[in-house]
Amino acid sequence: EESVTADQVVTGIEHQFGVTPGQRRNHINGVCVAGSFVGNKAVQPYSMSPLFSGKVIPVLGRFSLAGGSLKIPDTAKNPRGMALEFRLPDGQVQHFTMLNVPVFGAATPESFYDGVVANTPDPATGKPDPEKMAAYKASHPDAKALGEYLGKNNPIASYANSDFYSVHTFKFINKNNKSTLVRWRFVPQDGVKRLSDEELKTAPTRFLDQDIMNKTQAGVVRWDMVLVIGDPMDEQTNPTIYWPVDRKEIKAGVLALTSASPQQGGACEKINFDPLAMTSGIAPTNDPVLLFRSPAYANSYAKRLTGQ
Ligand code: HEM
Repeated sequence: EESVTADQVVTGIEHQFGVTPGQRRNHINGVCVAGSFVGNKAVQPYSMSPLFSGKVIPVLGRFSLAGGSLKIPDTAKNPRGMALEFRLPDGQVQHFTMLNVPVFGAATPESFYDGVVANTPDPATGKPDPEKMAAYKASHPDAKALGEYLGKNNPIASYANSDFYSVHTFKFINKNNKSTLVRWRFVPQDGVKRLSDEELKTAPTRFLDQDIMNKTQAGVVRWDMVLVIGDPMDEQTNPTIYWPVDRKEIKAGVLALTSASPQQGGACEKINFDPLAMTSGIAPTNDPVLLFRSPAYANSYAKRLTGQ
């Protein structure tokens, strides 16, 4: 495994999906949302982040569909994203840029790049080469856990009925400088609902964006943030590995979304939801995928802001 650069990986994604000038190279389909978050003070023994002050914090967000082509349908068996920008006092921002799967499909940026290359259409056929895909699968066991999860869990019926996961492990740091390994998930108060195999066949190409616009117009759509407290020996740097199921969990807050609007010209369009935008009290681990995301998003952001 040769090491890869952000530019190489984003260029690889462009080869896989093509380029839509001015738009995101990945998670291109999406919708802007807004609302607020109230963190639970019970988290303060773990984190001094102003997120858990108990006060109402304005949130700007974006739901999205993984992949870099506008043609990918809402029924695609791939992850959905929820990106949140918490607008904290003093102009600070905290980002959570999550997926609706508990594990990722690559343990390193190199492995992610291998997946991009293997899934890039062959110019001769317009489709990825089945032999290359099989060879990638056989040589990348780190892709297995996500593949199994997506195989067992059909796409969601609505963004309002999806759970979303940190995927990576993060560090929460309290005011005594004590560090705790954590993961988290957002659980929809209206429950997780997936399309049945039958519904998958009949669902329209696009329904997710209009659905969340309708739901937020009709009422407030809420998620509970559930914080998972890790043991010091739990997996830190590999986002493809599940934690044991019996870890302590705390209700960390409630996200309430009150509006949604198309991304074109919307408040989320020109945001770079860099997952490393953090405030005191929350810090990254040395997960190489998490650390790589920051330069990769900056690369895509710079291109799309300049109309490329
Ligand atoms: C090596 C691994 C990864 C690479 C190279 C990568 C690359 C990208 C790129 C280039 C974008 C578009 C950024 C922009 O133009 O603003 C993007 C968006 C996104 N990625 Fe990743 N990504 C990776 C892993 C992940 C992981 C692990 C997660 C979640 C745990 C994730 C969640 C998202 C989400 C939710 C968005 C959409 C953000 C928005 O709404 O603006 N990605 N990714």
